[in-house]
Amino acid sequence: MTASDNIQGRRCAVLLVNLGTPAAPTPAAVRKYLAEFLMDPRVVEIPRPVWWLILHGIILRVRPRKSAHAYASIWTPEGSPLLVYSRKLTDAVRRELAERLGAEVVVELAMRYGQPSIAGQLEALRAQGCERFLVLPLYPQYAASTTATAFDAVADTFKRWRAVPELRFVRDYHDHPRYIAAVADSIERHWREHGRSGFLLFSFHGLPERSRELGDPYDQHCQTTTRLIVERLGLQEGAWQLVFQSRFGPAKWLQPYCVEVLKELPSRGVKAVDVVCPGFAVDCLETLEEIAITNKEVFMQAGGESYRMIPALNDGPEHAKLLADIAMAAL
Ligand SMILES: C=CC1=C(C)c2cc3[nH]c(cc4nc(cc5[nH]c(cc1n2)c(C)c5CCC(=O)O)C(CCC(=O)O)=C4C)c(C)c3C=C
Ligand SMILES: [Fe+2]
Ligand SMILES: [Fe+2]
Repeated sequence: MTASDNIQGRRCAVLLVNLGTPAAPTPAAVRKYLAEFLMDPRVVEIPRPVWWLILHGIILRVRPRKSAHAYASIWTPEGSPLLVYSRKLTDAVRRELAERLGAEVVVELAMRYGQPSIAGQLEALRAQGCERFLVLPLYPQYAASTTATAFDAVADTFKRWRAVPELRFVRDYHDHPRYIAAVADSIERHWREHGRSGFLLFSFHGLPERSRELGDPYDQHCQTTTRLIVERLGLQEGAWQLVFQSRFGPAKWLQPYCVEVLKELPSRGVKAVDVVCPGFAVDCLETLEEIAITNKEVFMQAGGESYRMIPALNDGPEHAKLLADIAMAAL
């Protein structure tokens, strides 16, 4: 990329993509968000007519109120943490790339559900004259329900364009050395500042067991990420465990379940834990509410004495450097 971020004469843009979040912590806004999210056939793989009836007949009558309450407990004056951190991270990546290249670089953020949408952002970048795109979903581990659906949204947008642009798509970065180092360093920094519990729980967002059977490498990616961080930190067997959180619905999901492990840890003699969530690029409902509030209560009620969540990489300098490395390599 030279003076005005051109490669081979073509103007480049980097589009970071995250999941999306409700526009407000209210039942109406959460219902709108969940209706879009949970109707995505990449997310819930149940035949549409049946699923539509379950979603609109049951889930969207109950869940929005419950989830809105959870969102309200973590909402900030600037908005939903997922969006606020993702925006700050985007700004940090833009600054990092500009510094490396000595020129302005187009770096924008899109959300798979809600706003700013992938289609809207791609259209705006095209209007600015961008002809070469790097789409970088903020999911270190690959799952069809997150990464592939971001790709679908990009492809759906290009279907409406006569001139399809050049496209690079980052599929995953679960074992990228700089990602592993960034997470490991964030854990060590947390231990230096707050003390070390002696037991580290690695909690990743869950996924239906069926997605694994159908071929998602997600759980393998989570295992590899965890093993690499464990090796880098030099943790002993028995001083850490990998779990999956945020189970949704009655089906079997990847195991062990985070809450079940937290309930039994005190009886195994583990009364102090640190929890890290390497799969979440930025803090959001699933870390700030589920891990830091709800699951903490579960652990304390089961006899736990100390429980700390280690923040996500968020908009920290190491995160911006990691994503800039990935962007440079892909462009
Ligand atoms: C069938 C349901 C779901 C699948 C499959 C799923 C996979 C999945 N999700 C993330 C990351 C995030 N999920 C978040 C929230 C969230 N996830 C689901 C359901 C599934 N996720 C729901 C219903 C919700 C909404 C909140 C609620 O009502 O409980 C979030 C946080 C969003 C926010 O606004 O902060 C993230 C991030 C991954 C990585 C993943 C597959 C690996
Ligand atoms: Fe989710
Ligand atoms: Fe959750």
